[in-house]
Parts: sequence; C-alpha cells; structure tokens
Amino acid sequence: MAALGIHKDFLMEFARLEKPVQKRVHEVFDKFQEHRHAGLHLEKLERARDPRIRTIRINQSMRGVVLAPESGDSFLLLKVMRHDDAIDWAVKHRATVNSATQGIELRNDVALERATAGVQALASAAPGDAAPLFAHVSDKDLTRLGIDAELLPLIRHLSDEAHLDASHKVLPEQQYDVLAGLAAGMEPEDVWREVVLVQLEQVSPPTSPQLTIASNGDAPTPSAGQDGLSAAMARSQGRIALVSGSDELTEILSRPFDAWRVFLHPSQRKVAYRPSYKGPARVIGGPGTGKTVVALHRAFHLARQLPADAPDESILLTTFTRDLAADLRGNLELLIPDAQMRAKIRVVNVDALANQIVREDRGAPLAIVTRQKEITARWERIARQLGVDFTGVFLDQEWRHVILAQDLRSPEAYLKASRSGRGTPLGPLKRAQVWRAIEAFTKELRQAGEWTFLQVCAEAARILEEQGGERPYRHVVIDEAQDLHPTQWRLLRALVAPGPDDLFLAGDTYQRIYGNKVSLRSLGISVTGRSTRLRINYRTTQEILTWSTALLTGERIDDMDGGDESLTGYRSAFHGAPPQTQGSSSKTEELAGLVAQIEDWTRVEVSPHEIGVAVRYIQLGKDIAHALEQAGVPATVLGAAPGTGDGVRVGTMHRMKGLEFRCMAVAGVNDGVVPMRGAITAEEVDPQQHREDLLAELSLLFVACTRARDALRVSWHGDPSPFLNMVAAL
Ligand SMILES: Nc1ncnc2c1ncn2[C@@H]1O[C@H](COP(=O)(O)OP(=O)(O)OP(=O)(O)O)[C@@H](O)[C@H]1O
Repeated sequence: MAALGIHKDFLMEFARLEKPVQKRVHEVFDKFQEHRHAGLHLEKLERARDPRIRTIRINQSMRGVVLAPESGDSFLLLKVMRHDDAIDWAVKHRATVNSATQGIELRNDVALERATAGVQALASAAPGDAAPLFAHVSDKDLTRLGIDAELLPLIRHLSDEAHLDASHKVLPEQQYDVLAGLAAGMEPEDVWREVVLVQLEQVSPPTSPQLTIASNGDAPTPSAGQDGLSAAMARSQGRIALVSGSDELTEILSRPFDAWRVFLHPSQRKVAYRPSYKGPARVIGGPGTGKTVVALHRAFHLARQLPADAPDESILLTTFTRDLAADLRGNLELLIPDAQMRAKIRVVNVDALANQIVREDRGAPLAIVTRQKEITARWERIARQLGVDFTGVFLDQEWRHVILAQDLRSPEAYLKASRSGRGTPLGPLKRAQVWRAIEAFTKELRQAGEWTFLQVCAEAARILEEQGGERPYRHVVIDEAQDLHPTQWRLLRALVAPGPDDLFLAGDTYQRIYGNKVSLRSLGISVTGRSTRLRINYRTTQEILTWSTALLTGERIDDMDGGDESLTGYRSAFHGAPPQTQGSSSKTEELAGLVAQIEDWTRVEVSPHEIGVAVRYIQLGKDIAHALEQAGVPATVLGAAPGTGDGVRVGTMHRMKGLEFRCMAVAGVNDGVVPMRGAITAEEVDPQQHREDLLAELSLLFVACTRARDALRVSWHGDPSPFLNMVAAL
C-alpha cells in the first residue's frame, strides 16, 4: 500500500505559495497511489549526501524535495522551493532515524560539519573556564535520549543556552528538543518521559486526526510488513502527517496555515487523544502552548467515541466569554469538516448557557445587571441605608468570594464559614452586618426582577441539582478554566454525571485576570494524576516569551489543585527580535510613535488586521484608533459600536485574552494605569485582596504581551508602570 507523508515544513512552504503554484503542487501529488506505480518523475542528484532524497518538477521555477527509498512504496514530501534552493537543500541534507524514538529526522550535513569544526577551533584557540552547558549529563544519558555520536563533538563544546539556540538550525529537531529540555534544567529522566517516551507511546496510535480529517475512519497503524520509511513516518507524529488518499491530501492542503489541525506535538496528542480518562482531566501550560488546540482535538476525539445513537449536542465545549466561544466554534469547523459529527458538540460560553437554563425554567427572559460600577454603587447605598461601616467594593467582594463561592444560603452557614483568601478578619457581629447588607442587596434585585451573572449561574446549578436524573451532557470540555468562578464550576459539575471523561479542562493560572480563585477539589473535581503540562510555545518568539515571563518571576501562583504553578521549562519554537520598550513625555508623543511603528510594520507586508494594540482602558483605545485612521491606517476598536471590522485591532487588555497577532503593541503602560489605581483594593481595606488585585493586573499585562507572534512593542507616557521594573534589567 503506497503511503504519503507530508513534512510540516512542506506545508508551511506550501502555505506561502501563490494560488496557481499551489494548484500545480496539488496536481503533482494528487493520486499519488497510482502515480507511484507509474513512476513519479523523481530526479536523483549527483553529490547528494543522501541518495534517497530526490527532487520533482512542480513548474518552471519551483521544485519539490521528496524522500523516496529505493525499495518500498512510501514517500515523504519534505520541501517545496525555488529551483536552485531546492537542489541546494536536497544535496546537503540527509534523513536518519532517531535511535531513541525511531522517528525520522533531517540534518544538514554540510552545516553540521562546519558548525562542529567552528566550535572545536574556537575552543582550542580560547579555552574558557566555565563548565560546558551539558557537563552534568553523561554520554550514556545523552545516547539513551537519542543524541547520536556524530553530534557529541558539537554538543560537548556548547557553552550556554544562547549557544545552543544558535545551533538550533543545524541540529536534528528531536535531538534539539532533548537538549533544550536538559538546558532548561530538566533531569534526564524527565526529558526521557516528556520528550522521548511521549513519542514512543504513539508508535501505534489508536486513531489520529491527521488520518481521519477527511474520512473520519480509523487510522491504518504501521505493521511489520510495511517498509521502514512508512513505519518511521508513523513514529514522527508532530512533524509528519500521513495521508491515506487523494481526498485527505486535498483536505490538508486546503488550509495550510492551520497546521494545528494536523500536526500535534506528541505531548499535545497524548493528552487530546488518550482513549479515556477515569475522571476529570486537564491540560495546563503557559501562553501559546496549544491548550485551546488540545481542547478542540479532545472534543473531536470524544465526538468520535460517542455511540452511534448519541443525540446531537451530547458534548459541551465551553469557555469564559462569548467572543472566545465564537472563536472555538470557528476553529471546530476547521477541525471537523463533517457537519454531522460537529453537531454532536455544542459550543457556548458558560454565562449564556446558565442564562438559557434559568430562562427556560422560568419561561421568561432575565434582566441582568452587567455594569460593575452600578453594582458597587448599589452596595454603597445599601451600606449607607443600613449604617454599616463597609465599602461597596468590600461588600461586593465578600458576596462573590465568600458567600456565592461557597454557596452559603443562611446567616448560620456564613457565621461558620472559612474566609480564607480574605485579608480582614470578621467577628460574629460584623458578619451579621454583612449578611444584612447581602439580604438587602439580593432582595432589591429580586423585587426588580434583576440578576447578576453569578446569581444566574448559581440558580442554573441549583435547578440542575434539584432536577436530578439524567445530566444534559455526556462530556464537558472547558477552555480558559483559570478564570471561572466557583459558582460557574458548580454549574459545570452539575451538567455532566461524574465518571470517565466527564470534564476536561484547559487553563493557565498565570493568565488569571478576573480574580476568581478556586480549589477544584473543594468543588468535587479531582484532577490528581490526570493533569498534563505543555511546555512548547507555538505562538510567541523565545525573546518575547522570556521578556513577558520575567514580568511574573517571583510571583507565587496557585495551580487550582492545592499546589503552586511554575513557569520553568517553557520555551518557544521560534526566535525573533527582542521586545521594544518606549517611553514618551506626553500622550500625543506616545501616540505619534505608535502610529509610526504601525506604519513601519505595514510597510514590511504585515496586514493591518495582523496587528493588535492593547490598552488598559477603552478610551485610550478609541484615541489610538482615531490617530491611526487620521494617518490613513484602518483600525477597529474591539467590542465597540459596529465598525467596518477591518484594520488594526485595538482593544482592552481583557478583550485580548485568547487572541493573537503577528505584531502587538501594548500602549499606555503608565504608572497609575497599569496597575489601574481604581481596580486595586486599598491595602488598609484588605491586604490580601490588595495583593490579589495587583497580581490580576500583572497577569493582564502578561496576557497582553503574550498575544504577540513576531514583534512586541510596549510603550508609556509619563512615568512607566512599576511592573516594568521587573523587565528593565533584561
Ligand atoms: N502543534 C501545533 N502546530 C502548529 N501550531 C500550533 C500547534 N499547537 C498550537 N499551535 C498554534 O499556536 C498558537 C497558540 O495555540 P493556542 O491558542 O491553542 O494556545 P493556548 O495555550 O491556548 O494559548 P493562551 O493560553 O495564550 O491563550 C495558535 O496559533 C495555534 O494554532
């Protein structure tokens, strides 16, 4: 049986080709099963380091590079390039099999030899005092992790991480992954488990999306009878997609930019396509590590596992906001072209779902009080009327973080409740006063027929619990889990019966921006032993990641499960320019500099819609959009009154959550604005809440900065935000 593999690089290069050339590439490889027998015109090259690497004519100027062994029926599309570049690439490269994972790796022999000679010459000319980067790892361990003897002379001379990064291009990718893990401080045993074993475990995956994208059928698994190349291709998931036929080739090539549909990293695939979890499971990881991608694939996997008679919308895929839910819906369409299969998954944000449950129960629409300012003002008025000495902010926080969070329904329950997480102790008398204020506040809402969002969630959970019986969903998949309030968790818990594959969560507590802290265990959701961390960032360059991570260094962040989170070991798959920081003396000057930068970006072929601008408050965003429009650059303010929807996307930092942009500017990062003075509880009111609020503001800046793919610019006018002190030394 002929097998065709597509290397990730091939798809990336294909994506950048003009449409007619793409069409031609498609024609050349379409019906590859028949062609192979008829003999694809694969040309051998003289002087090639690897005689199995051949080229094929696409058109006058472009050639494909293909790995095609002498015997056997399989071939692998490696590159598609301009004629001379393709020949040059093809003669210098060699395909080998990694000794640990048995997957295919590619190496540029010529560059590798040159780099090795270079470091050796340098080391003998100027021997340094410092220990080499991998002095602590034995040859035996390196070999066990798949580092081959040929590479050791180079690796043993690497002096630091920057040196390793500089060698990235000449190292075979799997071996680089191993070395990057060791350089980040991981023990060889951890690298074995997280980098090598995940790959080995997938030698015979039960099913994989790359094989089922078009057919949704089961994947052929490599067997001993197939030739070595096809087995090695199957062991290279994450880099090579196996294609089962012409339809599947068409499907993959139809959306080449969306590589996440096809190429999951083994660590992502392992989580998403695990046949079953005994109970709630979750994926964690820093920004851009593909948590949303994994959540989408998990939903797909669960949909495929449903029994044939399962009704539509048996699975819920949910998240925090309506905008994020809309993004998930769009991406699900890309991942699952089959509309019938897609119909098994309902995508809706938690609040909208809660609203629907309560609305249907009452038979009437609900009036929701959405504006936080109005809610605080009501608390202030009630405190005055009752003559109690609490601020509106304090009462609102006590209601949300203690009473609603623990679902306290009586003054007795509140009197006994733990208030851990709150910084001001409250004796019985004070608690009685708070309870009176809460009764007055909720009574007023009830009489006006009004609700807050959290009340709606609490009510929806209560309705489901009281109904008992069958739960509305078989599986619930949750993205941006770090921001959900305990009330929302109680609703999610009530939506699905406890059992295998009930809940699947994706989240990152470093990105918590709404101050909703939870302990999953206390909510009856135990993920112990079913939590996996992703470490490779696919969005942001290493330079932007290092800079942004420094903002949060030293902060203690919980992991929602009784432990602490850590940012160690994260790394990016790309490199680029370091972030720029720019201070100005006035707002006018800052805006002029920002507009000039955006104009520069658009001059180097970045489309306006690939540029994002994040600000802490919307008015500044409107001013920036206005300044851009005046300079002739189209701009849209996200979430504002309907505009054209084109151009540079300008929005609040909150609104940027979950989005990404090729070039990102974070503007107005001034003292007093970031953190926003009004959003921070005074230390005298509640010292613990004060710290939590500061942390949420810091996370907000972190979220905004990590939306950048290639370029990040952070600017301010007047005094810079004190948060920037943490990165000033970088
Ligand atoms: N295996 C992959 N191959 C190629 N691209 C990937 C892969 N995994 C993720 N990506 C891409 O990386 C980017 C980040 O992915 P995603 O949004 O899922 O990350 P995330 O962890 O949810 O990020 P955040 O927490 O910052 O919102 C997206 O553009 C996604 O398409």
